[in-house]
Amino acid sequence: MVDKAMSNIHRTRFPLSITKLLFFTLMLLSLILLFLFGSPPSTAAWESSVRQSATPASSKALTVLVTGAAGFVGTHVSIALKRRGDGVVGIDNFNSYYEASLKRARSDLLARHGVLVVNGDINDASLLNSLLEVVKFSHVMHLAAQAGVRYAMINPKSYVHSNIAGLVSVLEACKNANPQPAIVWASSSSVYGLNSKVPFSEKDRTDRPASLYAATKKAGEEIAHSYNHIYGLSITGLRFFTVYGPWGRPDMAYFLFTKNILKGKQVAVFEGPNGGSVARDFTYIDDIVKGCLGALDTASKSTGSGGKKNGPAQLRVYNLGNTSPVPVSKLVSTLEKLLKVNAKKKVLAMPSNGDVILTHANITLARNDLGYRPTTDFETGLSKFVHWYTQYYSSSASRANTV
Ligand SMILES: O=C(O)[C@H]1O[C@H](OP(=O)(O)OP(=O)(O)OC[C@H]2O[C@@H](n3ccc(=O)[nH]c3=O)[C@H](O)[C@@H]2O)[C@H](O)[C@@H](O)[C@H]1O
Repeated sequence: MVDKAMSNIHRTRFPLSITKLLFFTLMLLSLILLFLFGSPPSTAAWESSVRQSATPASSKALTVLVTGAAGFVGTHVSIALKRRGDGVVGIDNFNSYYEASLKRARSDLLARHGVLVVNGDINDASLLNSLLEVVKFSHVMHLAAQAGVRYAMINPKSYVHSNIAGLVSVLEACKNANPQPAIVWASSSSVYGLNSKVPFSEKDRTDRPASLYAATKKAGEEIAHSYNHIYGLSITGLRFFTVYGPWGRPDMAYFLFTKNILKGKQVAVFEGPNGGSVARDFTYIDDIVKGCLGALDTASKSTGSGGKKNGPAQLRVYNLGNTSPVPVSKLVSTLEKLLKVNAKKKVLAMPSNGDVILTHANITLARNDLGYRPTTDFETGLSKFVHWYTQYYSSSASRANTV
């Protein structure tokens, strides 16, 4: 009986100890794997990678925090700064307004250039404060925004979140920093709204926005005024005119048309009243980058400290355009020529969803103060975009399916 009982015990205990052994082995393995690949970086490691990315090549170089660094303009500006020896740290929330894979690819490109992009939102005050504590940034290039004129009717709150609350969050962090950085930020040609006097000059009216997007950018300019007035922040707003080029934004017409023409899909070409053309002062990304660097290089220091103003500070706003508007019909015919494919065009009356008929920049002020001189004509710029587009989307079949 005892023997039988013992053998029963052995029969039941043996599988139990195997299970326990397996369980503990798996636990140990998971811990090792977590330690090797999945452990969150320690604060010290994070700070050290931020500092490394922010280290300039010389003591005279700038140290710039770029918001929206994985965005179109943010990527190009960050690379240009890094290339000339400035220290650069990026921040981006990698939101899903358009394909996140493109933002990841831009971020990988930045990493190859030695620029760290912190994954975070500009509305995260404690993250911004930490970044400004870890590094004494000389400048903040604020490019994070909810872009797109027509999408504002679909998701209006995202514009308030990024372009108003987000801007205030950045300015709050900068106002509290010691020393306060100088700020250069992206406004928009859309602030001219219903202004019909061309070319658009910085002196023209900007109190009749045609879209919520434009209204949030105009509000941003007024918010900038108040932070400059109260806290002594040096602030420069740049009114970008329909920026295009490699690594661009898939929601924009030149990008969307390229995709649709190649796929044999219809493109909607908007026209103005009485069949008139709709035109944009399309501006090539490399020219915009030069304007951004010019604005950073000529920005005066902020005057405040400890959240208090110690004297008047610089407050500027500039048009960054190309000065030669191109009709949307010309955009389509140029793409047809470059892609060697006829577009399936559908001409539609411009919907009343925030669009304006014409944009045209007067750039005298930017030329005089920033040395801004755009040099890329539309066909050259568009052919560079098409070259990039075909390379980028042919390098991976899976990418093509996600466009
Ligand atoms: O300068 C700016 O501040 C803004 O520039 C850009 O806005 P827009 O100039 O409106 O560019 P984009 O959408 O490419 O439309 C281009 C043209 O194609 C026409 N258009 C558009 C779509 C379409 O299906 N058909 C069409 O004819 C359309 O009517 C327009 O005439 C940025 O997106 C915006 O974030 C902001 O930065």
